[in-house]
Amino acid sequence: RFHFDLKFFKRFLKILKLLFPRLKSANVLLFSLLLALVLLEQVVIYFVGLVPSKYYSVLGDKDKTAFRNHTLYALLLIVSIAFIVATEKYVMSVFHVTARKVLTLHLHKRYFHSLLYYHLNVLDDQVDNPDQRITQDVNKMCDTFSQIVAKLLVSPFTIVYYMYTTWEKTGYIGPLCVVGFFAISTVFNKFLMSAVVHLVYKQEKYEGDFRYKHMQIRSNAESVAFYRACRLEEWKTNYRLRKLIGVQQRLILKEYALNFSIQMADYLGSILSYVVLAIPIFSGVYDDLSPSDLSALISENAFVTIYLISCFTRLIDMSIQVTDIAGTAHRSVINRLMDSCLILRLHSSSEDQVHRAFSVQKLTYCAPRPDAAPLVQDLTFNFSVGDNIVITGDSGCGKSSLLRVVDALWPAKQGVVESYASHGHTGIIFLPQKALLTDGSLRQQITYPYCNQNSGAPDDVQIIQFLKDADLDHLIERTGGLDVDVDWNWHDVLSPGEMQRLSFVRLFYHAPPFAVLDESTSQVSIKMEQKLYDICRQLNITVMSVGHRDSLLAYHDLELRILGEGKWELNRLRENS
Ligand SMILES: Nc1ncnc2c1ncn2[C@@H]1O[C@H](COP(=O)(O)OP(=O)(O)OP(=O)(O)O)[C@@H](O)[C@H]1O
Repeated sequence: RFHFDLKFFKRFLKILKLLFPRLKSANVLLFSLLLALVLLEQVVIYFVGLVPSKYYSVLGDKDKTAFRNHTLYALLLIVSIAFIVATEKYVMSVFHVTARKVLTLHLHKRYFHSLLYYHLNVLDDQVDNPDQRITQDVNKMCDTFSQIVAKLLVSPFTIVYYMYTTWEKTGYIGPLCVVGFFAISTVFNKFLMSAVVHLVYKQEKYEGDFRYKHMQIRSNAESVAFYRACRLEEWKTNYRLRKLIGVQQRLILKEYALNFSIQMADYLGSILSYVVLAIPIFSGVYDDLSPSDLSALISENAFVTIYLISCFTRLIDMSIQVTDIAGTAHRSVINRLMDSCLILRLHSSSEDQVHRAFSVQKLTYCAPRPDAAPLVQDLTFNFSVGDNIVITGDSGCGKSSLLRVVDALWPAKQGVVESYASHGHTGIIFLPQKALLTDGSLRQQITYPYCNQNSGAPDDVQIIQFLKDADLDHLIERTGGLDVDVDWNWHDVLSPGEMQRLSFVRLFYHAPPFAVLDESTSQVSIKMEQKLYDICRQLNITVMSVGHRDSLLAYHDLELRILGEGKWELNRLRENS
């Protein structure tokens, strides 16, 4: 549900500005060509519409030569209209694809260049299926836009012209009847349509939920198999399917009534032209015409009136489609992507850049729920070079949440986080709790999240050494080489411990001054854990770790213990290394 408010128009203008950035841009030229084709189509349609009426008169007069000439003329018109419509459709498709590219690239920029993807997917429960909005809705919107906008611009002129022509042939009664008929059928259809529109929206949401459930099974196939949870998963998947089918069935029923009304309007419209012409014929206005001229007039009038009605009907159809576009553009995801100018920004400053990653002062934070109690209150500490910190505490006490707050993924309730280190090899790198692997070659796993090697990055000999240190050199053989683009889902073919070790190889490769490790060694042996932390020290990486194992204390200088109910304590384990 939305309103055509000022904000909507501003947003729509923004979309237009993206699509038509300059007067001489390719899209403006394309659109002008489309407009010209639609205009031409209207002109040719007028002449095509008059072809049957001329046949009535030619055949009525049994005029052979006129018949032959008229047939040639009709063929020429048919070739022209076929050519114009095909070209128009082609230009529309090109415009659709170009518009989709421009808009989606713009949305991607918002989505990926800020932390909006995180917000929309993790924190914002108002937003349903952001992926579907970006991948499908934009496409639908551009498709509709390309199909109707030029026609919509031309339609007022067409309507005025055909109103005038109808008035010429039937007097005021013709246009009046058409407008009256149109008004009644529109009000009636609109009433039936409002229920349909609501259900269409619901159907799309359930469609997305159903697809997401299947995606969940696909991504967690192994875990589901170990649990032998097939029956429950089948039930859950069927539950979503039933919800979707339920809405589809209700939609079909509502569409039944709507279709009945639309068909009635269409067929009534087709006899309306004769009813309208009957009035001047019976009142003797056309008494001086021969029978063949009269049938030609009836045919001509039928075309003009029916076309006028269809112009109105199309206008209504198009206005519904415009509502659709507006609805899509207004949907929370698209709208947030269009409006957002990054809510989160790190406090970065160049001073102290290498010496300190961040400084936390009187920080209070809680989980992002309206009713959530503070996890930690008034926390103050610095993460500086040489001060390796381990964060401990019971499960769910807020350890990972602290990392989210200091990395600005979650807002703080009170206090300040001053961040001095940028993300990357010159600043800080986070190894999240769930090891993240990407698609592509082994090298791409290691250099992630950068595609290109920076100057001074380790060479292949060093990379292989890091892999050996992490007992992962067998991967080179398995993949066929560092650069072989294997078509693997890396999460499915490596063990959790291997994924964690590969994440450390990535960390060694980038060797940033600071690293935050969220339970990054929970799946590897104590011996391997020691080896990995030793290499971090050799590479001068100051770490902040989250973990449950006591063995971790040995590699850190400070322990930040989160005690629950907002309390915490910071203990020095040993003097600064
Ligand atoms: N996206 C979220 N929305 C709302 N609440 C969340 C969200 N993520 C985590 N929480 C809640 O915040 C609290 C702290 O979670 P956090 O992940 O920080 O725990 P943790 O101390 O790291 O636990 P563990 O040792 O089990 O990893 C938990 O109660 C958790 O349920």
